Amino acid sequence: MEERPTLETIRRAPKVLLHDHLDGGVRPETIVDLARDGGYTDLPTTDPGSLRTWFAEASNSGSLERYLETFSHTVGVMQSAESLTRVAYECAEDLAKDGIVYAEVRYAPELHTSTGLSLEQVVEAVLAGFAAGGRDHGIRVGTLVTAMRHQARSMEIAELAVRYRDEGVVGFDIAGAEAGYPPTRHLDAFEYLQRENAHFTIHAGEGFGLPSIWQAIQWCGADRLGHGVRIIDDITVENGAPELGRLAAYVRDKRIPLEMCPTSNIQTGAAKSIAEHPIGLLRQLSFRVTVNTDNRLMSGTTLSEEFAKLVDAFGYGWDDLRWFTVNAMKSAFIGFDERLELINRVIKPGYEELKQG
Ligand SMILES: O=c1[nH]cnc2c1ncn2[C@H]1C[C@H](O)[C@@H](CO)O1
Ligand SMILES: [Zn+2]
Repeated sequence: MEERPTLETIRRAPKVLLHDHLDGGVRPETIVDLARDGGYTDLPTTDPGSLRTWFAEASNSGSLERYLETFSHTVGVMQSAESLTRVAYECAEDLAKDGIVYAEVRYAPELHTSTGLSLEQVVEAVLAGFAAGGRDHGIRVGTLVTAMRHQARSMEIAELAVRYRDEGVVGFDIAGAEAGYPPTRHLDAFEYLQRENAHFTIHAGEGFGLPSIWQAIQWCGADRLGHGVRIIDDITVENGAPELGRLAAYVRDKRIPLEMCPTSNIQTGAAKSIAEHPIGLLRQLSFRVTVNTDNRLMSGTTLSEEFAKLVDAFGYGWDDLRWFTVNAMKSAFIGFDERLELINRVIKPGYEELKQG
């Protein structure tokens, strides 16, 4: 009889992470160090343990807008090339230690220029950290450059994504408060990326509902959806029989990947609890669901912990965890050959071994 996955065995499973923010996963010890070195004096506490607790508690507001306020402290200490390289290096190390074999980590270059770095310097500093961290710790990390949806710099950021596409930037994203900032505000950037054959995902269906998902896909041409949880609003279940509306059916038929982040969704109010998270139904209906962390610091989590919570809530076994992982690898923004190689050479044998016990 197959053993139920535990946190300890899940940590050993080869995993793939598509939705993780660089400024949402900084080690508290590093924040304290960088604040001291860079003269940042606004931290709520300089004790790393208390700071960890502070982030998790301050992020539990039930509102995306308030959740996002805590980022001022991580972004505040990531304003030099050295700090960006260090944070990226440590991110690669932390993800590798959690058993992640491939990750796409995103951040908004425009938030890291307040002491004079150019957008290019920001990108290069982050790429240097991931290159070194990836080499030292045996993980492949691609980056996504994010534009803030309430700002007007998406075209510049999209151009960065194209300019650095052969250096490790694998795609583009927009993030920030969703209500009031529809994806079509940035249509020119998305159209440019499509003409350049570049990849992008859009945070949609988290702080706002179906219109945001619809625009992201049908107007902007998103390859993936960041969260996309509210696609559930287009699914009705009557007498146990689920019925998909046209948008939900399109998302499923087209195999559009959903980058789901269970703990983060509870903190921002996009889902009530893990047990009631739409991921359960979406998995049953075979949407292309992937499991992600969003912000490891704010959510006090790791990818292994997200999986372990789902195992507890939905009784998932190794085949389910492998399915989520293969979905994520198939949906990554790197080339088909590389994805296939990781699936066949690393992921499938890794889960087979764990299944045997
Ligand atoms: O879950 C999120 N939704 C929308 N925006 C987010 C989320 N997590 C982080 N962000 C924002 C805050 C960060 O400063 C920015 C770039 O990583 O992206
Ligand atoms: Zn996010």
